[in-house]
Amino acid sequence: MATIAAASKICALVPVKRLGWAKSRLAPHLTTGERNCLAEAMLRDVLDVLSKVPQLGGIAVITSDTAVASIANDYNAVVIDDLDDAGINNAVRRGQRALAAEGYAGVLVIPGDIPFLSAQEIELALSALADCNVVITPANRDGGTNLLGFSPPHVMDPSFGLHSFRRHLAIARAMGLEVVVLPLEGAGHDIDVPADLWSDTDGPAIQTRRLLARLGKDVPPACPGPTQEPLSP
Ligand SMILES: Nc1nc2c(ncn2[C@@H]2O[C@H](COP(=O)(O)OP(=O)(O)OP(=O)(O)O)[C@@H](O)[C@H]2O)c(=O)[nH]1
Ligand SMILES: O=C(O)[C@H](O)COP(=O)(O)O
Repeated sequence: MATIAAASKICALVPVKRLGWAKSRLAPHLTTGERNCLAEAMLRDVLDVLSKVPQLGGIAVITSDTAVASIANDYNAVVIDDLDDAGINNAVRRGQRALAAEGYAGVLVIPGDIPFLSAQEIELALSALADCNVVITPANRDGGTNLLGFSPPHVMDPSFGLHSFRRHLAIARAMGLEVVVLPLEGAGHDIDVPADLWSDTDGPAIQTRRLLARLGKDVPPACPGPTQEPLSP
């Protein structure tokens, strides 16, 4: 891992699995090459936004993919080696430990597949995290978690996976932590299933929009989205 200047600040932590394995749920709709390009475009959009938030103390990408590491370098992000690729929770725990050791006051976990997030939304999440232990931004549509802030960095273990929003909230409350639920339209839009490709959201997502337009996937068809999950547990 490259050296991170110790700072009493919040560091963004972006977990990214190997591009060749990315977005398997889009396999019925996109070729492996298209999924690879989409994962890269989304990651570039996320890192571009993060690099425009001066309040962030740093940006770290945890990955085992050298191509992802090279993209991270384009945005001056530090790369943490994901030694075993054992899933997002394992990667985030490893990142939390590394960033705690660097002296960061907190960590904001940002998946690489939320290209519609905006700098203003990250600023809101950072402000919220200044006054609590855990910030959770639910996914707009599938009950998942799209931003997860921790202060201090290892105050709680991540529990990403099906219906993770309710679970993260329940774990934090059971631990007696101060939690803020922060719904955000752009950051709440991840791209997991084909319907996510066709639903639009305000937010820059410049590389993602360009790629989807090139692939001819940017026209919203009459397609129902995934089942809506209520926000409260
Ligand atoms: N470093 C690291 N990141 C991961 C791992 N698994 C998932 N991620 C990242 O976590 C974020 C959310 O991942 P998922 O939605 O579970 O996976 P995905 O590749 O985006 O999509 P699916 O293959 O369809 O599940 C993405 O940025 C992934 O690249 C892992 O084992 N290691
Ligand atoms: O907990 C979650 O929301 C997922 O495991 C990680 O994000 P996804 O919605 O991109 O799969």
